[in-house]
Amino acid sequence: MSSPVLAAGGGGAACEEDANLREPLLANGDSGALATVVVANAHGSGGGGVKVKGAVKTKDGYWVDDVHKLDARSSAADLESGSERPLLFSNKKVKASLLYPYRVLIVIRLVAVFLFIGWRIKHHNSDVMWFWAASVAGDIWFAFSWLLYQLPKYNPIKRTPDLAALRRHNDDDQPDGGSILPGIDIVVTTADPVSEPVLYTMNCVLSILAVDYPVDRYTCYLADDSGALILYEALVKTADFSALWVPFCRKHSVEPRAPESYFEKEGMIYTGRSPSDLFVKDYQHVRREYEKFKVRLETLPRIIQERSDVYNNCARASEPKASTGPKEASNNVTALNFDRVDARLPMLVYVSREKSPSYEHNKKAGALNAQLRISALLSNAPFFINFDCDHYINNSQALRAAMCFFLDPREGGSTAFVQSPQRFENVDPTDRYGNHNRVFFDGVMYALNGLQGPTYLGTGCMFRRLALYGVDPPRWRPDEIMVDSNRFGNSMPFLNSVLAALKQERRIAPPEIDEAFRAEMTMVVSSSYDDQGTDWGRGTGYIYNIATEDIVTGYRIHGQGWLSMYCTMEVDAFRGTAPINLTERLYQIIRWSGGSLEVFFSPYNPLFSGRRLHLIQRAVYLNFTIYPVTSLFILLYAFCPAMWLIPDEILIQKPFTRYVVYVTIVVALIHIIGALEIKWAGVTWRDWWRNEQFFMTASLSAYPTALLHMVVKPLTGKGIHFRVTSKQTTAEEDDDKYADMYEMRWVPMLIPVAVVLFSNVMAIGVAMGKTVVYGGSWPPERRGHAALGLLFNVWMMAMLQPFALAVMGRWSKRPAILLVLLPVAFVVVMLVYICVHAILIKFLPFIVI
Ligand SMILES: O=c1ccn([C@@H]2O[C@H](COP(=O)(O)OP(=O)(O)O[C@H]3O[C@H](CO)[C@@H](O)[C@H](O)[C@H]3O)[C@@H](O)[C@H]2O)c(=O)[nH]1
Ligand SMILES: [Mn+2]
Repeated sequence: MSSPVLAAGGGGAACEEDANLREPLLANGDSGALATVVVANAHGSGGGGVKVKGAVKTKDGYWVDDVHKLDARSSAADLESGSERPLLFSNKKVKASLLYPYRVLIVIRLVAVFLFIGWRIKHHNSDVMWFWAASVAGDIWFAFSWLLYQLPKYNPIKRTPDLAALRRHNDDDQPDGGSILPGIDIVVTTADPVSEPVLYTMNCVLSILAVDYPVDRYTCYLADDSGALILYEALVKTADFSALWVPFCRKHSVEPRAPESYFEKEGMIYTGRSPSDLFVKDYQHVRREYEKFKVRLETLPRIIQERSDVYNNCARASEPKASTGPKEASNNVTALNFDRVDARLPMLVYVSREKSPSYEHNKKAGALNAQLRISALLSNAPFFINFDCDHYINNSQALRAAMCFFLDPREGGSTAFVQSPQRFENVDPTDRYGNHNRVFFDGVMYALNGLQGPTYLGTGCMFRRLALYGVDPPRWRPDEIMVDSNRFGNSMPFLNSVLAALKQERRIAPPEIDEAFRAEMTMVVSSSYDDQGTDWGRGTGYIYNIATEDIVTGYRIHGQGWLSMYCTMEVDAFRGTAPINLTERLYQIIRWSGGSLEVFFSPYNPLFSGRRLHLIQRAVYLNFTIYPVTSLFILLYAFCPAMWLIPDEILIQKPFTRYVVYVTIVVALIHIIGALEIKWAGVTWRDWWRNEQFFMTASLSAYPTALLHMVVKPLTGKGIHFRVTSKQTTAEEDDDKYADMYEMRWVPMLIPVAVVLFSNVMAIGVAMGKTVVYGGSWPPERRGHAALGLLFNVWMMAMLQPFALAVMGRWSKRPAILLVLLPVAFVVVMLVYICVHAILIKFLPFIVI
């Protein structure tokens, strides 16, 4: 089935915009004129006390302006005189007083690691030589992958869009009062109305419809990969509700513009300028209407079911009487005064593509390529951005922010995509499973920003359409570009649209939709279109057959020499949900790490492809594709504590004390470097620590599983499965918002991590027992070794704390229980050991434990 339908047209009277209504939330701008007024939580009782919050404080303490990054061509004086295109973003680099010590420490650690490995190889002396050899190989691997990880961080860059400048030059300056901002095609992907709740998908759509961007310059597409009637009907209801929601947002400068998140806020955040009592009236009306809208969405499954039943029952009878459900009153828009508000809506399109058993539909990448093609026929905007359905626009200026980078005179023309960080809002306050991933989103991404640019992260990333098509950046672009059907497929209108896109033209009005056009659209969205010997999924569009279509697609684009930019805003541009259930989270990690390995064994291997890739950027991509291998050596070390269960003392490396000193230095340096890194990245110690902990848990579960998948792939021929991350929570029947976090499903990949946890508990108990039984007779040296060994056990336990909590299920609501539970377990094991020992000594003295 494929049925592109225009659900809501961009029409409506163009009201003259009130200048006052055009300045919402300039968090990154310089307007400063708006105070944020928080109307105390009203819940229908009218606005109480009015508090005025001060301006938002920036957290940029460790960053300074980077003057070198400014192009001499466009000095500030030029800009003011208007003789040059304006600069639309500023660059910051890390303060010298932080950056230099950071670099020095990295060099120190590099030296320490070399000395350590040299020392180990020289002293090849161990109780178990194979183990020694394996662990030396492990240390060399750790050193190599650390280098790949650390090297790119020598010069992080932070960029701040200048929204006010963009507005001045693209909206306000125009003689006819219109805007000259380029067009954007926006796509929301969804694949399953059950595991991806319809309400959140519709909130995403609403946040797009209400975004602050000229309505006639963007189009919103819903890519429904499930082909579910419910999503189509929900979208129609959403279009209806948006006629109220969107002008309301514009009138009162409401933020965020996803109603679910907006109404969840404690107070009514109000930044508009009409008197607050008028606002309260409007707010209450819209809130009531939103509640009704939600009820309508909730009853959809039942209504559709009933309607189908009626239809099926009547199908045999002569006249089917399908019900469309109760007739609803519409939003009652007229209840509000939108006199001086722009009430127009952008074009909204529902697309569902044909899937058939005889064609591979290529999951998300296939869905996005289909959207690229159909949007080319309908609107052909030069820019394209996609959202996962569980993400939404949190800052109405977000699209403008991304545009600052594309329209900047310095490197704008060579910029292929602008990625924003992924931020999540359903994560528990302690972020038990490291869902926020701040070390990655803020540490690694700022680092890449100083190189060729951040990687594409799958959602909230705005592309230049041409870069997605596989066209080279202007510097290397030939004069004549081949637009042929071998590459793009057989649709003539589509081929023409590519030529138009090359000239960066945009058709503002959607074309006449007749039968022929409908047939063309049906053809370009179907999966069979890709299959006819075209380049889609390889050199054109999003890449197929790799579970992390995002990383690899970004890789191909960087390899052609394009740049990318990382766009951060004071108020998060976008927000989404993350899996807070450990099993779901680990499945996601399998997909990511398995996808990474797939890239390594594909034509996109960063060692051999991507000819215009910056050298260090190449190191980053190499690291991205091989990091799961590290888990093999971590597994090896993680089973060390089990040695306590053996009667003899086994030393992995002799002299042991010297070895431990070395290990301690090398590990401590990582944390000292981390302490400086979290400062410039602006993340907390907890973020850092959670990241370490989660890496350990994944290294003992998801990463080895992904490796196993890769090993059996040549046999089974199956890649890593794109299993849609379940967003459904059990929270609805439960008062606890984080109920889902306590529901861990036992799956085979959890076996190694469970065994390591269990053997650590046993080992510590046995170690205590041995100390009681033999401790007195041990020479001091051995006692020292024992103490160091125990330290390692304790560290391992600390790393596995989140997993231990997951095992505890609901009991983990009070994590302190672990502090009681564990010592009790140790003592029990110790007592058992002492008893068994005593019994054996008495009756079977030849068995030593
Ligand atoms: O056949 C499919 C499968 C998935 N999707 C969509 O893909 C998106 C991402 O899927 P999800 O299960 O939510 O994956 P996550 O693990 O949350 O996604 C992360 O990882 C993916 C790569 O593995 C990236 O594409 C995502 O952007 C990134 O947020 C969702 O909108 C899905 O509806 C489709 O459209 N068609
Ligand atoms: Mn997701």
